[in-house]
Amino acid sequence: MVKKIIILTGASGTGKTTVSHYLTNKYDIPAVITHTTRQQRSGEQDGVDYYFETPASFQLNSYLEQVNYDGHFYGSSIEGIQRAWQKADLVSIVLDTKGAKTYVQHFGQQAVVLFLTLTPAVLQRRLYARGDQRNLIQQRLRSVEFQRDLQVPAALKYVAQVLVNDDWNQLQRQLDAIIKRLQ
Ligand SMILES: Nc1ncnc2c1ncn2[C@@H]1O[C@H](COP(=O)(O)OP(=O)(O)OP(=O)(O)O)[C@@H](O)[C@H]1O
Ligand SMILES: Nc1nc2c(ncn2[C@@H]2O[C@H](COP(=O)(O)O)[C@@H](O)[C@H]2O)c(=O)[nH]1
Repeated sequence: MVKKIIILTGASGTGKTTVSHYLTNKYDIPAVITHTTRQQRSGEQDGVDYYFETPASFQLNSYLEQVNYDGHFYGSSIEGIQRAWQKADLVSIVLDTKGAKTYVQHFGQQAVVLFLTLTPAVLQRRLYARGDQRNLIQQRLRSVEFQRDLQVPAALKYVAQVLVNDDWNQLQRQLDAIIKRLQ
């Protein structure tokens, strides 16, 4: 089978990580672990959810792409993708839309882009319910990156499948159909 990578993209809080966990738990689709300098959230584990880095240690890795999102660095390495592809031909990664564009340029047809979206008021409620610090949520909601990622970028318009995550059961059915086509 040709190796493929599912790119889960969209604004913060739209459910990218939730979908990534679902794909791993139900379909054994490994997630590529990326690097970040942001503060660890409660419940997150180093080496599982992210490789948590200091600004100095972040610079020591070599990245396929890296971005600054809401004042913190995030990056994904080729080694990380290769590690996931050693486990399975179909893997997933969670990226902002800037990273998603880079992946489409780099991987072409191997990249399957899923853009997640939902009703804005519900999105805000979910971010607060996730338990992050209120000041950090407010800062994130105001960030240019968050605002940018609410819409599908022009470069991904004809590439990305748009999935609405207002209702988990409905989204799950759509994901199941997508995975059936890919496997
Ligand atoms: N369909 C759903 N119904 C109810 N809650 C949901 C649904 N999908 C996700 N959530 C919840 O919404 C919150 C945000 O989801 P998640 O962390 O997966 O988003 P994300 O896009 O990965 O965010 P970020 O980019 O900030 O990491 C989580 O608390 C998650 O449990
Ligand atoms: N371009 C990249 N984007 C990434 C990477 N790892 C995560 N992300 C995206 O950053 C924001 C913020 O994430 P959060 O965990 O702090 O909420 C979100 O959109 C992620 O999808 C990466 O390596 N490259």
